[in-house]
Amino acid sequence: MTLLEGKNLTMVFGGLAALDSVDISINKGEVLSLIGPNGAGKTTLFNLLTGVYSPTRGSISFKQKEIKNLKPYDITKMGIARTFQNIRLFGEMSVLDNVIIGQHCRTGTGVFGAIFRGPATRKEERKVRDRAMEILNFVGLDSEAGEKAKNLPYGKQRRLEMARALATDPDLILLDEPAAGMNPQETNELIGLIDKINDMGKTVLLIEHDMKLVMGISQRIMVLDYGKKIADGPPEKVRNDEKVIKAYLGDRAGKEDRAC
Ligand SMILES: Nc1ncnc2c1ncn2[C@@H]1O[C@H](COP(=O)(O)OP(=O)(O)OP(=O)(O)O)[C@@H](O)[C@H]1O
Repeated sequence: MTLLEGKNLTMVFGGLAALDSVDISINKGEVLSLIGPNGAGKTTLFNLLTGVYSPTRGSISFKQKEIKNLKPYDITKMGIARTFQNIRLFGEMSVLDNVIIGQHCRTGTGVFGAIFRGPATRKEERKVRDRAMEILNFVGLDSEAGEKAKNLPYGKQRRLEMARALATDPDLILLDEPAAGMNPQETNELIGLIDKINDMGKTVLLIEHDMKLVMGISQRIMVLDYGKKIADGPPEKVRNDEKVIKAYLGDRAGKEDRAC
């Protein structure tokens, strides 16, 4: 079953098409990786799917509803969560509070209730806190719940970003370079975590440059180059695709700005 479908997606910035007529379809329950050299349009595609930009042309449907003109908050509420290439945590806040904030779009109590804290609010707060602890436990950060987010080592900060995304209770989770800056052990742990997230029924779309990770966990890989889709299929097929090899070999021929 198709969970998300983007058709003819085009995004033009000042005359340059960062994305050019790209179709993307994501099936419920799959792990799909989006790869391509630097500047290929991967993050732009994430930004379209999460409402950061509205596409210049094209349409995006999620659970059969058009979402291309919705704001990021409303898209999150519909069930799409994301993490960022550059970690965006509230560094001065505790690990637990970072996850609690992630649940904001699912909680019923408004600002008024939060100030006057009646019994209903207190009950809701307990529920939110318990749920946040469950999520921290799931990603393996429960023992760090009271730490300031900025004091966590890098790999754990990335896990916390994933915990915060999970706190919005998404059907689809978008991970932007989750293994960036991780050592091999952290990357292996990350592979285990993404598998676990997928096993609990979440659909995963990730941008990643670490080919070992991509080949190891993806059911399907989509490749962008200069804003166009050049391949889409199972890992074995994509790995041997001539256009893909050429796009990546081009890097080794000296185009350092397009490293993968
Ligand atoms: N807000 C913007 N304004 C102008 N140009 C932009 C903007 N965002 C992206 N671009 C341009 O669009 C193209 C695609 O960028 P994008 O960040 O989507 O690529 P990417 O595949 O995610 O690259 P990387 O792997 O380096 O993150 C690039 O040429 C980039 O300079």
